[in-house]
Amino acid sequence: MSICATLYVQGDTPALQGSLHIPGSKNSAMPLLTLAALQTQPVTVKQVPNISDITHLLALLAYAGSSAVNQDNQVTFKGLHLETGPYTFPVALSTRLRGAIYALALPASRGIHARLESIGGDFIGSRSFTPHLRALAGFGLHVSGEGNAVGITGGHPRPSEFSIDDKGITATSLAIIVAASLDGESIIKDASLETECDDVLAAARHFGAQAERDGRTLIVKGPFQPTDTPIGVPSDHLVWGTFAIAAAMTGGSTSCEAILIDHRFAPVIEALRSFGISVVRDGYWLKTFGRPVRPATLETGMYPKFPSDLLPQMMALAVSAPGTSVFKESHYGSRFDHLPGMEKMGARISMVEGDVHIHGATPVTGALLEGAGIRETTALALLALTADGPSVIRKAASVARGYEDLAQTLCRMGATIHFG
Ligand SMILES: CC(=O)N[C@H]1[C@@H](OP(=O)(O)OP(=O)(O)OC[C@H]2O[C@@H](n3ccc(=O)[nH]c3=O)[C@H](O)[C@@H]2O)O[C@H](CO)[C@@H](O)[C@@H]1O
Ligand SMILES: C=C(OP(=O)(O)O)C(=O)O
Repeated sequence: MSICATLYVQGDTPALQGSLHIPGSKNSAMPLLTLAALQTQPVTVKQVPNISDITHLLALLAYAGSSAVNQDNQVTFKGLHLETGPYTFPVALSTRLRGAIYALALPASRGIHARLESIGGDFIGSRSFTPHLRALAGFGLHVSGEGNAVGITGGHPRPSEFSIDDKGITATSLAIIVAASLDGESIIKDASLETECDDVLAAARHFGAQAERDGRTLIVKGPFQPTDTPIGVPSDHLVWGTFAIAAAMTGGSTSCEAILIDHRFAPVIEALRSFGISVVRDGYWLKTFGRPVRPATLETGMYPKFPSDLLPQMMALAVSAPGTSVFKESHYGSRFDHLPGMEKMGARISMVEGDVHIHGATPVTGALLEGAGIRETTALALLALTADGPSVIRKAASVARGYEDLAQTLCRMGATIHFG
């Protein structure tokens, strides 16, 4: 996959309209692929998004002994063949994605020494690896962690009971995956409530383990049982939300198959409605239409709170909403790299006790901008669509980590935007 770094956005976009294809969720696909990679028999994962994080994770999993064929949104693993190690994963891969941490599940399941240097992902505040170390040490593995490096230095994995104290996705998912690979019952306390972790529990059951949630306590009993039934990745509520926001900012509409919409979409739907945007079920379709007609207040946090990964895009929406919208970024404390670019376009933003206040119904003009993380860059692109005149967003390659076809989909909906 070639990654072009500059995004060219023509402003003055007409009302965007489209029937949306919703790909599988990036943050669910990665732990599901890891569970599949641990199986000793061939297994297939369907609805895998065609994004760079998946390409890089598959390369890391192959490095640890689980190679796969990735074609047409379908990944078929050939069956795990772990060597005795130790594994030092290539930095050129690990530095590309936060999800690199999942590759450690393969050596961890057998107590093989392994090390990941420079784990990448978006640079957002102080993203800790402490819960990830607990996800490994909790099972009796000896671990080391400095900065963005995590290593397994010894020990033998065994079922266990421990507190992971996690509010993200990757540490809790890693713990579920390791627990499901072991013969016996593990109890993981203070686990994350993010919906992606429930997808991992469901996938662990698919692969023959027992895996249940009782609030923030997870009970997982391995080992796996062989199955050749394919497993699918649930639809990405963040991708759907992004296109619904783009349509609303231009007074347009979207539709998608309602069957794809499950509980994880609920906080996003609620947020769109709080701006006065219509989200309605019409037979087999879920439709969105209308411009934002009032300001809203949103706070991020673990499900069922609003997902941090859609807050920057919602901030772009607020620029076109009348009144002052208030955003509290409680998960990361701050995730505001897109705000200088939004201000450069003319958005009126003030910080009040750590909250972002966006004073909306403000006309914006095209500008030369710099991207940052996946969602921050996307937020700038959305705002640029509504600007008077064209914008150029440099350093926009991160978009390809999380969106299969952001520019192509927006073009199909009526925008003029392309990578170059
Ligand atoms: C690959 C993947 O799945 N990435 C998602 C995952 O990241 P991931 O699971 O890696 O979680 P984070 O990086 O957000 O947090 C990791 C841990 O550090 C803690 N923490 C985080 C930030 C901070 O400023 N201080 C702090 O202590 C968190 O509570 C968590 O326990 O979950 C996040 C929250 O849903 C999402 O935004 C990311 O898109
Ligand atoms: C922050 C994100 O991803 P990552 O954790 O992989 O950097 C994201 O998907 O918005």
